[in-house]
Amino acid sequence: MTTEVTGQKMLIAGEWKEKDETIEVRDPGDNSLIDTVPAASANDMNEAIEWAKQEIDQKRRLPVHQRIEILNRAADNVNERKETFATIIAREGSKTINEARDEVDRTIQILRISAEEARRIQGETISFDQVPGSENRVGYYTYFPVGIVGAITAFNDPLNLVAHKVGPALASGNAVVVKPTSVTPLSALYLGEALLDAGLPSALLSVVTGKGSELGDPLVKHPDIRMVSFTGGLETGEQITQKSGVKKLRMELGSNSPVIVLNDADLESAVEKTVSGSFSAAGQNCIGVQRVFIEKDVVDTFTEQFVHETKQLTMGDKLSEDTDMGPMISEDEAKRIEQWVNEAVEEGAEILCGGERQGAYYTPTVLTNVPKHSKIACEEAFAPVVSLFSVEDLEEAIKQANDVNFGLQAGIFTPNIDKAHEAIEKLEVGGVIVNDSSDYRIDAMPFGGVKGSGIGREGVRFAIESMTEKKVACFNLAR
Ligand SMILES: NC(=O)C1=CN([C@@H]2O[C@H](COP(=O)(O)OP(=O)(O)OC[C@H]3O[C@@H](n4cnc5c(N)ncnc54)[C@H](O)[C@@H]3O)[C@@H](O)[C@H]2O)C=CC1
Ligand SMILES: O=C(O)[C@H](O)CS(=O)(=O)O
Repeated sequence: MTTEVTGQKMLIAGEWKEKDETIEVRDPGDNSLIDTVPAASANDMNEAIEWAKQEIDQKRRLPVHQRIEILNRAADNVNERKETFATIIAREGSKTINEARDEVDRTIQILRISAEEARRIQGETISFDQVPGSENRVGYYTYFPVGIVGAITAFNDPLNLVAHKVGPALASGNAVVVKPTSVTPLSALYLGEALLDAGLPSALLSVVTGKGSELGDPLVKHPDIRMVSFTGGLETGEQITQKSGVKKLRMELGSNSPVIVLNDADLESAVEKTVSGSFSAAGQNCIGVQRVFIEKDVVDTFTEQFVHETKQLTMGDKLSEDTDMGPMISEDEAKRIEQWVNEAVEEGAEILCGGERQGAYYTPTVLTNVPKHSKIACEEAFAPVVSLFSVEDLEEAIKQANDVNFGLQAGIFTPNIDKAHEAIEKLEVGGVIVNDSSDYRIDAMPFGGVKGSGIGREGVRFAIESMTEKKVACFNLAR
């Protein structure tokens, strides 16, 4: 049996609810209306939190075997509805159908990894007798869930970003209230349906749809939300930190990811992987390649091959299997990046290919001679635009790579293990990928950044760590 979700409804307090006021969900490719979702109010958000609170207060946590069963069944449900999920992702967001299918596969994995990690949430014994006077004490620590996790997600992976919060939250015994972005809310609602159909008690998950701060504020400020797990831009992340008060915060924020190509790199592989990392999801990917630093002896060959490969990419209908790149998330976003590129050109940059906009579509764009201070070099572009820089050596590449207020992931191409190690040590990022671009991730690895890229780590096991607290039990033995 399936519960019903056809848009127009959100999941609150165990019910699919409608509202008179709605938000339109449009396909950014042709602006066609896909569906509407309720524009929830602060009262709706409070209702969702209070409903979860009643359950949490009962202290009847789901036994681990039930969490495992539910998460695995939810993974089965997503798998059975794979094509529906992929089509929703492709239509409401920027991804092509092929990219959307990959995202669904990853969500299935995240749910299954969450089920596995649920059985591994273990404490350990403590040697109290290491302190004089505590010889007659024994004890241990265990992990307990924080209570209710508030999850706020961005548009670029409308399903996966939600799964990365909901899977670990449920695996560790929490309730979770999700506020997906109002731009791509449908994937999150369908995931809610897959979880309820898997037997999840309704108090443990609400998916509340509405506008940014209008709905974000009542969520992050609520005293019963014990942790805010946020994925989105740096500016929004900063606002949330200021408003949320004393509670746990996890922040997956933006980036401006660098890739370094050394003289001894396998250039064919470096070009292929870096082009893919620059333009997947139309460049709207927090670990997407934005800057490439190339050692000067190979810069001409690399540039020529890179531009050649970029020109092979087909842009167009997201639902066609032959399309490599879809539109940006909105025409406004495409206009923003057009302006940033024009600004860079006025400052001396040169467009090697691309640089054209039609509606929300912006052609895959490669820049060179970009001044280091220009916006496109320093800030997060979040667009299909990549800048190539010639560098003297690894030292200069690392210095320039670090010279931004972001640090999520970086890539380096070289067969030289010493140079790779030097990059791993000196790059200010949460992950260094050797012989691949910055755009590599599996869902079981720790994922997150430094500086303006965030606080803490996701990746199922690491998200679980952040969504739990340790509790000590200490017995004073009468002997
Ligand atoms: N580090 C990571 O893992 C990832 C980071 N991102 C980042 O997300 C950004 C793009 O996504 P957008 O959806 O445009 O980001 P955004 O920051 O505009 O919105 C993200 C979410 O925050 C909500 N929101 C907006 N204002 C709020 C407020 N005042 N209080 C609470 N919630 C609020 C939005 O409705 C949405 O759900 C990029 O900067 C990208 O790098 C995206 C995916 C992964
Ligand atoms: O963080 C992002 O923008 C993406 O989530 C990276 S990935 O998880 O799709 O690789």
